[in-house]
Amino acid sequence: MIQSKNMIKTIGDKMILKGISLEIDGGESVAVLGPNGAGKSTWLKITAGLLKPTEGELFIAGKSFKKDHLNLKQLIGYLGHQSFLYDHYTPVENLTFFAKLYHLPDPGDKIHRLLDEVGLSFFKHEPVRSFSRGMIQRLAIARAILHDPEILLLDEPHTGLDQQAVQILNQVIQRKKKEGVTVVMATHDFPQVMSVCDRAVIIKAGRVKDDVSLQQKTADWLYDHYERQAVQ
Ligand SMILES: Nc1ncnc2c1ncn2[C@@H]1O[C@H](COP(=O)(O)OP(=O)(O)OP(=O)(O)O)[C@@H](O)[C@H]1O
Repeated sequence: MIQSKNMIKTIGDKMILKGISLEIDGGESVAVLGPNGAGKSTWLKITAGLLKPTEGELFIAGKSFKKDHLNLKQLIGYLGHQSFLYDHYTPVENLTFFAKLYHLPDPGDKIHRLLDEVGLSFFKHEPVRSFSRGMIQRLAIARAILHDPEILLLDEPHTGLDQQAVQILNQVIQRKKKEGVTVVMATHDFPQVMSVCDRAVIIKAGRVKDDVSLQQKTADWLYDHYERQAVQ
C-alpha cells in the first residue's frame, strides 16, 4: 500500500532523511518510533504529500505519487500537529468545507454521524476557537477520515489529550483498522502503540534503525527493545 524508496530530505544544509526505505502492506498498523528530531514527522509529511522529497520515490497503492498525486492524495487521511481547522467555523461548517474539497456528494448525514462518533454533537454549532485541545483533536480525526481514506497517517495523535479524548480517538482508529484501513502512527506513547499497532519501525537520525513485529509482544518488551536500539 505504501512504498517509500530511498527517501531523502534535505532542508538547507541539513540532511533530515538519509534514505528511508519502507514497505507497508494494506491493512497493516505500524508505529513509527524514534527520538525527537529523528525525522518521523518529516517522513509522514512526505508520505501525506505535504512535503516534497529531495530524492527518492513514493508509491501509494502501486502508483507513483509523483505522477498521480492528486488522485492518490484522496486515499490518504492525515492527522498532524496542526489541526487544519478554521477556528471561527463550527464543527459542521469545518467538515462541510472539507467535504467540498473532497467533492463528497451530500455529506450532511455523514458529518453528523462522525460528530456523534467523536462526541461533539452537543458542540456542533459552536465555533472551534472555544474548544479544548481534546475537542480539537477529536474534530481533527473526524476531518481526517471524512473522505474514507484507505491510509491513515497519524502524527503523535495522543499527545496532550485527556482520557476521554484518548478513548474516543482509539475507538475511531480501531474501527478504521477493522474496515481494513492502513494505519501509520508516529508516537512516543508505548502503551498506545501496543493497543493500536502490529508492527514498529524505529527511525534514528533519518534512517530506519529497526523494524519489528509486535505480535505476541508486551509494552515492556518494546520499551526494552527500543532502549537497546537507542544506545547502539
Ligand atoms: N522546516 C524545517 N527547517 C529546518 N529544519 C527542520 C524543518 N523541519 C524539520 N526540521 C528538522 O529536522 C529534524 C527532524 O524533524 P522531525 O520533526 O521530522 O522529527 P521527529 O522525529 O518527528 O521529532 P519529534 O519526535 O520531536 O516530533 C529536526 O532536527 C528538525 O529540527
